[in-house]
Amino acid sequence: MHESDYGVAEKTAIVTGASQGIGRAIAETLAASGANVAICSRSMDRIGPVAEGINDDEDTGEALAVECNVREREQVQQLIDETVETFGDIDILVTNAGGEFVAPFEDISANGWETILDLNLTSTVHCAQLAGEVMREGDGGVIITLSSVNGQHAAPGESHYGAAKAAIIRLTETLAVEWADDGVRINCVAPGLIQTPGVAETLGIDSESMPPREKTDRRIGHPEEIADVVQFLSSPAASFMTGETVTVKGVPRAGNSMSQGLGLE
Ligand SMILES: CCCCCCCCC/C=C/C(=O)SCCNC(=O)CCNC(=O)[C@H](O)C(C)(C)COP(=O)(O)OP(=O)(O)OC[C@H]1O[C@@H](n2cnc3c(N)ncnc32)[C@H](O)[C@@H]1OP(=O)(O)O
Ligand SMILES: NC(=O)C1=CN([C@@H]2O[C@H](COP(=O)(O)OP(=O)(O)OC[C@H]3O[C@@H](n4cnc5c(N)ncnc54)[C@H](OP(=O)(O)O)[C@@H]3O)[C@@H](O)[C@H]2O)C=CC1
Repeated sequence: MHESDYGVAEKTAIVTGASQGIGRAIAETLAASGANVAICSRSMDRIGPVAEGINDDEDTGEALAVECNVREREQVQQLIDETVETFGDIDILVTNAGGEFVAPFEDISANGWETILDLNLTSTVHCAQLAGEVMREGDGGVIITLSSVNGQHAAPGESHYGAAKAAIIRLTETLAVEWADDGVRINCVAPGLIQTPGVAETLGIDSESMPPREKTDRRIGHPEEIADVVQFLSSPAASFMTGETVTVKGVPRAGNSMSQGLGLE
C-alpha cells in the first residue's frame, strides 16, 4: 500500500527572513520535522534567538543563524557558503524575505520602486541563482518562492509590490522548465492576508488588532498555515509538482465582496 511521505528529516533548508512572521514559522516547522535549517535576517540580534529556540529543542533539526541582507548578492553568497560548510549541502531553499510599503503609484519615487523590486524580486534572483548552483551541481533540490495574492490581483497602493510578486510567479515557472533536467523542482506560494508583525507595521496597527475580521471577506491566516504548505511542497509528496503557484488565502465569506484581492474593505 502507498504511504505518503511528507518528510524533510535530515534535509538542509535555507529560509530567508526568518526572524519573525511567516519565515520564522517555516523555519520552525521544517526543523520540527527534522530538517537542519540555515536562517537569516538583517540582524543577528533578531535571528540569533530564533536559532537558539530551535537548538534548545533536542527533538528538532539544527539551526544556523546568519546575518544576511538578501538585497546584497555577496551576503547571499556568504549565506550559501556557510550553509554548505555547516551542513554539507542545500536541499531546500525558501525565498521568504520580502516587504513593502503601501503608496499610490504617483507617490513612489525611483528609489522607492527600486527598493521594493530589489527586496522582493532581485533578492529571489540572487538566492535562486546562488543556491541553485549548489543544487544543480549536486543531486538537485527544491526551491519555494513567496509571491502574494497581490501578485495575482490588482490592489490600490500595491503597484511596485504587485509587479515584483507577479514577476516571481513567472520566474518560478521559467526556472521549473530550465532546471527540470537538473533535478530542481521550484514552486511558489501566494499567501492571502496573514497575521504577522510585518503586516501590522505596514498597516500601522498593533499586530494583535489586525483588520477586524468582520471587515474582511475571509478570515486572516496564521503563519503556520503557510508553513504547512511549504512543508508539503518541500517533501517527496510533491514530487510531481513544479512551476506551480499555490494560493493560500482561506475561504470567502458568503455575502462579502472580494475586495481588491486582499479581502480588505
Ligand atoms: C489599504 C489596505 C492595504 C493593505 C495592504 C496589506 C499588505 C498585505 C500584504 C503584505 C505584504 C507584506 O510584504 S507584509 C510584510 C511587510 N512588512 C514590511 O515591509 C516591514 C515594514 N516596511 C519596511 O521596512 C520599509 O517600508 C521598506 C521600504 C520595505 C524597507 O525599508 P528600507 O529601510 O530598505 O527603505 P527606506 O530607505 O526607508 O526607503 C526606501 C525608499 O522608499 C520610500 N518609501 C518608504 N516608505 C514609503 C511610503 N510609505 N510611501 C512612499 N515612499 C516610501 C522612501 O522614501 C525611499 O525613497 P526616497 O525617499 O526616494 O529615497
Ligand atoms: N503577511 C502577509 O499577509 C503576506 C506576506 N507575504 C510575503 O511573505 C513573506 C513574509 O512576510 P511576513 O512574514 O508578513 O513579513 P515580516 O515583515 O513580518 O517579516 C519579514 C522578515 O524578513 C526579514 N527581512 C526583511 N528584509 C530583509 C532583507 N533585506 N534581508 C534579509 N531578511 C530580511 C525580516 O527580518 P529582519 O527585520 O530581522 O531583517 C523578517 O524576518 C514576504 O515575502 C511577504 O511579501 C505575501 C502575502 C501576504
